[in-house]
Amino acid sequence: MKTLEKLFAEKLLKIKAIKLQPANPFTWASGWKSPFYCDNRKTLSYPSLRNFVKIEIARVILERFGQVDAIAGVATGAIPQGALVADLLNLPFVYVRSTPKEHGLENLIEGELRPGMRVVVIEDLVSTGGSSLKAVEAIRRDGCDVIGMVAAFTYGFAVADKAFKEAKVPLVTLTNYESVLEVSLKTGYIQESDVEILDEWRKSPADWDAK
Ligand SMILES: O=P(O)(O)OC[C@H]1O[C@H](OP(=O)(O)OP(=O)(O)O)[C@H](O)[C@@H]1O
Ligand SMILES: O=C(O)c1cc(=O)[nH]c(=O)[nH]1
Repeated sequence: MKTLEKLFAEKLLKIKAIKLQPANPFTWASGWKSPFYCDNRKTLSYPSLRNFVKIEIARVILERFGQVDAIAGVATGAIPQGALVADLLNLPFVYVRSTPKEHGLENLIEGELRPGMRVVVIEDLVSTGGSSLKAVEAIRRDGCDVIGMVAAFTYGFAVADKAFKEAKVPLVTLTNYESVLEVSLKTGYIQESDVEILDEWRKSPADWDAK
């Protein structure tokens, strides 16, 4: 039987959510340059895939986190998926902006949390983990207990693993870079020559730039 990681990797490849562009690198939220990009947002445009992601995230939450009082989505990527999951589980939903809104109520967290709530954070993708853990800090500042995070995809970088460990946030993901790479190669989505470039990038992702 296929693992969830491989199955979801296949689905991401099928909708071309994975992009490889070594000659024209992507700039990430962290400022890092990368030949690789995963656009999870595209899953929202495919109802059966959107449903798959929703059900799998909800299943992880039920299996791993016991009592949960609220779901939080990290803006903007995880707002829609987080709201779908919260709806399925019939739980309150909030989302956390990257910076406070500059007008109106100037909120960082939109929606309502009450101190003591046990919150699971939903993220679409983890690279350095910076965006995700900033959201965790904001929720903790509101007096809530962040009991874990579920993300659709992680690169599995050491810097992120360390940051999640230090922040004491258990992270569960539906798939990851290794699985996507393996399935990409097996299905001919990428070639061996691409893997050489990607391996070079993975050695030092914070400093990599197209040669
Ligand atoms: O782990 P990190 O290094 O913080 O990077 C991952 C973050 O980057 C992306 O968000 P982005 O800010 O690009 O935009 P979006 O969510 O608004 O699409 C993604 O959705 C994560 O939140
Ligand atoms: O780090 C990021 O900004 C990032 C990487 C990636 O592959 N996909 C994405 O949406 N954001």
